[in-house]
Amino acid sequence: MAIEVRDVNKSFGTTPVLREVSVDVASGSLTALLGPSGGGKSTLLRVIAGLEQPDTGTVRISGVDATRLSPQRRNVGFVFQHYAAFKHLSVFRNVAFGLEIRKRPKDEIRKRVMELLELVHLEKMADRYPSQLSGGQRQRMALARALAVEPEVLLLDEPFGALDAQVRKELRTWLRRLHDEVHVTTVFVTHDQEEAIEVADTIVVLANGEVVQVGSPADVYDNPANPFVMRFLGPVTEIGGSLVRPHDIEISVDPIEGGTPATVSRVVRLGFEVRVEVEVGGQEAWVQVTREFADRLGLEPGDAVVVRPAPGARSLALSAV
Ligand SMILES: Nc1ncnc2c1ncn2[C@@H]1O[C@H](COP(=O)(O)OP(=O)(O)OP(=O)(O)O)[C@@H](O)[C@H]1O
Repeated sequence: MAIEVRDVNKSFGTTPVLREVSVDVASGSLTALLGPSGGGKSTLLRVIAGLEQPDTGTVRISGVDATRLSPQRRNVGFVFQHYAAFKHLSVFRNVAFGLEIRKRPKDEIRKRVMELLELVHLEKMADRYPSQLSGGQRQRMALARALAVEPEVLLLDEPFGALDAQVRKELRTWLRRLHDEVHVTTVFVTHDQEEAIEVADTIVVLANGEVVQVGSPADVYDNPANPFVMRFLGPVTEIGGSLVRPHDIEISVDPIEGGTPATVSRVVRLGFEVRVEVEVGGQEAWVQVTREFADRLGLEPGDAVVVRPAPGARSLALSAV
């Protein structure tokens, strides 16, 4: 294991922020800490980095008890949402910084920095200053700088959080590819479930300072531990006292076994997908179908239909909570 967090508790004043948190991060993995705002993600990342001390519990990095080590001695690299670059230094010198203070030979520094700039696709920007880069380019520079000193672990706190949606999407794909090339154990914080699902091999869901579930994106999406995780990971709707994914509901104008009568209240076309809103048992629910399917059924508000969870659909009974 690259990182082993055991029974970590952390309070700020009298407010517990991490409660009995234990997490294993496999060497070479790309792990997302995912959860709602205030759930403790950043605090956990800072505890791993050594920027916060846990009240109780331990952090091991590459088998070494790092709980009391300073951040500098943990061999971790980090990148934050608002990365503070050295404004008066070129991109090249920003990336070279950690190597220069380690007094590495000039040739070696030059070679390594140029390799890294190529890796993050900034080789043509080496002589620019941070103010001459876009937000996305600055975050890529920050990653190159964090990687320069060959950390055992890379910690990213909402690295793309401050960027617009389009750039965020591009950088997600880019981060995944970068990780496939470099394989450095990486933990990143996000509150965006799509980002976690798309980028990570493992998702740790954190809410109210507790680890709620750990698994692959498919695991957490398909087998959520509880209704909270199910709601957080993707769209849900409620039929017959159960929480179901809207694409896991069958809708028909003819009777189907186990179907519940419902009335179409609205049909919303969202490109390829169509969202059919229905009233079922006095409650609003919705069903996600393809455009082609919706056209075939020709659904209109007021139509009588039947709905049921598709055979094999994942559902969680709400009464059990
Ligand atoms: N230095 C601090 N002093 C006091 N309270 C803090 C401190 N840092 C964090 N907190 C509190 O701890 C809780 C968890 O914060 P944390 O930043 O870890 O959550 P998060 O899941 O990363 O949320 P976000 O996505 O909003 O950053 C919050 O209620 C926050 O206000």
